[in-house]
Parts: sequence; structure tokens; C-alpha cells
Amino acid sequence: MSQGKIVLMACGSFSPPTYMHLRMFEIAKDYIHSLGLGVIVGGIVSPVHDAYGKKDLVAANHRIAMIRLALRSSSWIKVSEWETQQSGWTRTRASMQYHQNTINTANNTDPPIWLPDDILNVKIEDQNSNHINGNSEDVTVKLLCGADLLESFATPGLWSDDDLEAILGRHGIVVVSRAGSDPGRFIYESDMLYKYRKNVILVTNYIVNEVSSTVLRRLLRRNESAKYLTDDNVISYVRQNQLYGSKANVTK
Ligand SMILES: Nc1ncnc2c1ncn2[C@@H]1O[C@H](COP(=O)(O)OP(=O)(O)OP(=O)(O)O)[C@@H](O)[C@H]1O
Ligand SMILES: NC(=O)c1ccc[n+]([C@@H]2O[C@H](COP(=O)(O)O)[C@@H](O)[C@H]2O)c1
Repeated sequence: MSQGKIVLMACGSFSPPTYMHLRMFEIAKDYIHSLGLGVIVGGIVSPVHDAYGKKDLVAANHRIAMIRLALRSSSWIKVSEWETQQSGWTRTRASMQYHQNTINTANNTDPPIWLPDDILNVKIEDQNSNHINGNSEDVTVKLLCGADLLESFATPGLWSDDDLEAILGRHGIVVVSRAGSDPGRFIYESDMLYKYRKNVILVTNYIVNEVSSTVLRRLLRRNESAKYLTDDNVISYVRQNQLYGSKANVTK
């Protein structure tokens, strides 16, 4: 069953970005194409606003610069600065709607499509909010996430039921497995996820890789080597700017 044109959107801190943050786009794209579940026409990395306030969240300008460095070799994944430019934290549902509306308003041409970066910088008030599911040629923005983010749906008070209904019902999500997670069981045990299970694409990552931003930050602040866990340019950027307690003169 084809679901038409899809843009994958990953939200998170990306503080700093790791290879796995980008690898999950490739794994998801291959899976969706191999099963004919849709046509991936783009990928968006949407870093969270500074006001999200998570521990070790460095300023958005640094996180965006690092994501750009890590994405230099990608032809289809782009960073969106939009969330970071709002006056505060934006709920994921609103961000997905904004990006979907923007893409569909600006771009109803044949794939491969992509938008110039400046289109992603428009304010939400400028958007036509009635665009969702209006045209069969429209792009659907789906949330791309690891199984831990899916499991956060059950954290009391973190996600509203309305938002989950919209994300699952109108957009859909693509979940990449992580070590120790059982997303299939998690979906079965959640009434909300079970109701919308046909809009949840579960992707098994057989090449398990548990690199995380936490692991990278630990290595960097201890001035140990973080090489081959993220792009060399990201590591250099971290050291040059002495982020996460790292030192500028370390070369490994
Ligand atoms: N190793 C991984 N495998 C699958 N998904 C991952 C992996 N690392 C991160 N992700 C996913 O990337 C997205 C962004 O995550 P986030 O920025 O919180 O990264 P993180 O590395 O888990 O961060 P931190 O260690 O700071 O909590 C989330 O959907 C998360 O599930
Ligand atoms: N209600 C919501 O929309 C909601 C709740 C919690 C986290 N999130 C998003 O999930 C991501 C979580 O990132 P971390 O895993 O780095 O904390 C962020 O992009 C954040 O905005 C959204």
C-alpha cells in the first residue's frame, strides 16, 4: 500500500549530532522504498529550541552549525532552523504541521523536490493551515524517531492526547529500533498507538549502533577520542568552541 510522497522529519536536541541521527534516515528510506510504502522526497532535521532546557543543550547556533557540517555529504537531508527561531519551545505536532504546510504550499511539483533553506524560515502565521491532506500529490511529513522517543509517548504529561492523535492520525511515524527496546510490544500495550498502528512504520536496525549524544559528550569532556562516532568536522567544531567541557588543543 503506497502512502505517496513522504518527507521524514527527526526532532530532538542533536547536542551534538551523531552518525546515528543521520543513519536512521538512510535505514528508514531503504525500508520504506523496499516495501513500496511511499516515496521519500526529503528529510528534515529539526533541532529543538534552546528553551527546551534539556541538560547539556548547547545554543541552537552551535547545534545548527554542527548538523550542517554532518550533513555536508547528504543530498536529501536538510536542517530546519524554524523551531529554534520561534519565541519558545514548539510542540512537535505544530512543527510537523508547519513543515508540511510550507512544503505543500511552496512545492507541488514532481519529485525529487526540495525547498531552498530560506523557505523553511517563514513564520507560522504566514502559512495556509488548511493544506493538510488536501491534495493527493501533497507531501506527508512523518515523524522519524528512535524507539526511545516512541516510548516517551507514555510519560505522563509529556505529550497531549490531541497532539498524539494528530501526529499518529494525520502524519504517521517511522520508528527505528534501539537496543533493549520492543516497539512492537509497546504499540500493542498502548490503546492510542494500537488504534493508529497502520500509520506506524517499524524499522528494525539490524546494524545495531548505540552511539548517542550522551556518549559523545562524555568522551569530549574527558578529552578522549570521539573519532568515527560522528563527523570529524563536528568533533573539530566542538573542540574549537570548547563545547561540552572539551579543550581546544586536543587533536584526537
Ligand atoms: N542510536 C540510536 N538509534 C536509534 N535512534 C536514535 C539513536 N540515537 C538517537 N536516536 C534518535 O534520534 C532522535 C534525536 O535524539 P536526541 O537528540 O535526543 O539524541 P540522543 O543521542 O538520544 O540524545 P541524548 O543522549 O542527549 O539523550 C530521537 O528520535 C532518538 O530516538
Ligand atoms: N508534546 C510534545 O510535542 C513533545 C514532548 C516531549 C518532547 N518533544 C520533542 O521530542 C524531542 C525530544 O528530544 P530529546 O530526546 O533530545 O529530549 C524534542 O524535539 C522535543 O521537542 C515533543
